[in-house]
Amino acid sequence: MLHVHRVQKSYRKGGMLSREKKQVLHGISFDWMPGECLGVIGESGSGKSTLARLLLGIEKPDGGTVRFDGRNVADRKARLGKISAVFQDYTSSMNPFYTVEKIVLEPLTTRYGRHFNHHGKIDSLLFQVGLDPAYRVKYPHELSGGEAQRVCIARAVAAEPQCIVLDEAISSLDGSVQVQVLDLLKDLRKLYGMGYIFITHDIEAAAYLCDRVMFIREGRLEEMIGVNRLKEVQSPYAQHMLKMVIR
Ligand SMILES: Nc1ncnc2c1ncn2[C@@H]1O[C@H](COP(=O)(O)OP(=O)(O)OP(=O)(O)O)[C@@H](O)[C@H]1O
Repeated sequence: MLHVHRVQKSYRKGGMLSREKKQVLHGISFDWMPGECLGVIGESGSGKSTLARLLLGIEKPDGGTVRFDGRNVADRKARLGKISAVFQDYTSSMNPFYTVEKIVLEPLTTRYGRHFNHHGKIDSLLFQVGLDPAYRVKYPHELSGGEAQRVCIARAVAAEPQCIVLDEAISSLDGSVQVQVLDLLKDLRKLYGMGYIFITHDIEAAAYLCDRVMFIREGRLEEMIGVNRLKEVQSPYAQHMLKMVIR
């Protein structure tokens, strides 16, 4: 279980030398249950990516804690093999000098060591994300956006983590490719039994994929609700976001 307790985060407003700070997250608390797909919805600047970085242990909160199975995610060992990520910017999240094979292999060697016998594993991962084995030898610049994001998903799935944090992972893709990737995520969830934290400004995509969604506004948790009860949201902010998609 991922337990997020009253996390706070602020950044300096005008660069490193500025004393003025802007509080981006104001004491957010929630639990993510194993196998669950939890959507995090908010408008641009609401603090979604900041929250993602705290969940992944990339940054530390100023206050509060993020624990995975009782251990602080700031400890690398607490995260290893348990939580991974797919980001919006698939091009910069892959090493341009690595082949697809090396990119997908990386989390496996990190987890199991260099002598891990990966024979067949890469092909099966590529197959699961809908890519031909011939893609093993390609470099990131030789891939389309949809293919590149599939490689990032294969990499995130490789070590079979309990939870994948997807931060605007489909936002840069074309509409039809977005649906393909959402369907792929659904299939992989069934196959591996893993769960997701799906961070997005796209309420429709969240409703398609998730079991529960939480609305974040200006760094505060406004509301949390099951997707099947989405139309019953109470907070004016969530109602407003919902109205924008239901016409
Ligand atoms: N490293 C940083 N230094 C200074 N300010 C930051 C930093 N990271 C984020 N911020 C600020 O924190 C606020 C929230 O940013 P964040 O990227 O978390 O929002 P978001 O909801 O993910 O937005 P978007 O959907 O546009 O990506 C913004 O005002 C942003 O400028």
